[in-house]
Amino acid sequence: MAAMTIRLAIDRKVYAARAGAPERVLFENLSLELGDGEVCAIVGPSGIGKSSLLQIIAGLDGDFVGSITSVPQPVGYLFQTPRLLPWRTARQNLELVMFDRPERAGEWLEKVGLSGSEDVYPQRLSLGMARRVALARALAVEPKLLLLDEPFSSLDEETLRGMQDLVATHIARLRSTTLLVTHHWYEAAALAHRVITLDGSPARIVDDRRLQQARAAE
Ligand SMILES: Nc1ncnc2c1ncn2[C@@H]1O[C@H](COP(=O)(O)OP(=O)(O)OP(=O)(O)O)[C@@H](O)[C@H]1O
Repeated sequence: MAAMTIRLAIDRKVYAARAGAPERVLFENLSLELGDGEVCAIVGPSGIGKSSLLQIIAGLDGDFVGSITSVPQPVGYLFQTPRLLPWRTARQNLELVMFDRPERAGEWLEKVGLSGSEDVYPQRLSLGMARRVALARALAVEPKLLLLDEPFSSLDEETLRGMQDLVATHIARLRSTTLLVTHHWYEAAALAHRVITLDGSPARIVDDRRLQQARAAE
């Protein structure tokens, strides 16, 4: 696929009032341009709209006033919660996205340190293990656009470093355009070329800076 810049312009994004929560104007006049292969971290306070922004970019939420150019395919999306299918084992959850090479599902589980747990169902996995299956699923599609929503939470220090290395290697190899939501600057600094900060109500981009040395660029 030819190089693709993603251009997003949100004039207005509103969540309607529901179940006692009042209407919320989430974004107003927010625009973002992401270069092909750019690795961009999104930081900002809890509840500001980081996950919502990923959903809009993924095309899962088209309910806003504004425009977005088509995004590179395939998209790998690691949601904040693992979202594994409970009636499928770890391996079968991966096989679902690897329909043309299901035999590689085991290799992916090995990469995320889960060999031996291939036949385990999600309810028997710890949250950290389930998140690693979900990370493998996002990377295994060889995404051109990779969306990672707090990918390293619920992991111990050593596993976290292993997963960061895996993501960095993968991004460098595939040159995936990547958006990484994180609460930690050290995570942003480890992987991203650029960090944008969301703040305010409605939220806007209050800081947009390029980083000098990102591992993904090595
Ligand atoms: N589908 C929805 N309908 C209505 N309100 C929603 C919906 N999804 C999210 N919100 C609200 O929009 C706001 C932004 O939520 P979002 O999950 O995007 O924030 P976030 O920055 O990712 O938060 P966190 O860092 O805590 O994960 C929150 O106030 C949330 O309650």
